[in-house]
Amino acid sequence: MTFANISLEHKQQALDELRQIKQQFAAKNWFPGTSGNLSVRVGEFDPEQFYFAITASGKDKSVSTPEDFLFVDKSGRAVETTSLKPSAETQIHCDIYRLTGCGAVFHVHTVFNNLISEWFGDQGAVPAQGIELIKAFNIWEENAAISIPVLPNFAHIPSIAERVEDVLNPNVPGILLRNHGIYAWGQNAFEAKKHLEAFEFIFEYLYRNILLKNSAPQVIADGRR
Ligand SMILES: CSC[C@@H](O)[C@@H](O)C(=O)COP(=O)(O)O
Ligand SMILES: [Zn+2]
Repeated sequence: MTFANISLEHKQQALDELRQIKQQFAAKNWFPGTSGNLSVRVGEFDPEQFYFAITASGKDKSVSTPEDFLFVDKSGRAVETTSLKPSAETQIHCDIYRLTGCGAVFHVHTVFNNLISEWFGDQGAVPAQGIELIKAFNIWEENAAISIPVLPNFAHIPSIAERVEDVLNPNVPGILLRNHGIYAWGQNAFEAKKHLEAFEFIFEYLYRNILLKNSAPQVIADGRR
């Protein structure tokens, strides 16, 4: 399969999905300071060759312009003539597609994902158990426990990308970068969005739970319950 073999309709559909999801995430303030990047694969997955549309680097992702996305190949190289630069973190998208065969990869920086990645960073993973939203990862057992990997945040992106394979958990479609943000993925844009929203719910839950547990004895001791 070459890029030219993929139908224009299919390519347009990927761009429409990315545009819509970008607007929805921007409304949640999930792209502060131009952070974050999104991609959706086009055409069949073949580990030897695949293509995806990705956000251009450094753009204000809260606005919509005709120059927000470009198509790249499995190595992250633009496949059409363009002045746009793919996301600085394209290599991480490439490796997640290559290793999982997924259909969409979304990356956002939020205060909750940053704080939780830092809190559990030394452990190398965030433990979560018994939270209903774990079912969004297609894990249905009662009181299920999951472990969300945390990678160190190197300035050199290839150093992050090369570690993805080591920490990838086949049951958990996400990886945190410490004090940076999260990568979440799914079979398609709908599923990647569902997974990302579930991760963010879990991070906020854990953050508030840690605060609650740490403040409760003090409140009780003060007799102000
Ligand atoms: C401006 S802070 C965020 C960036 O350093 C980076 O982490 C990020 O998520 C966005 O980079 P981009 O190249 O626009 O895709
Ligand atoms: Zn980032």
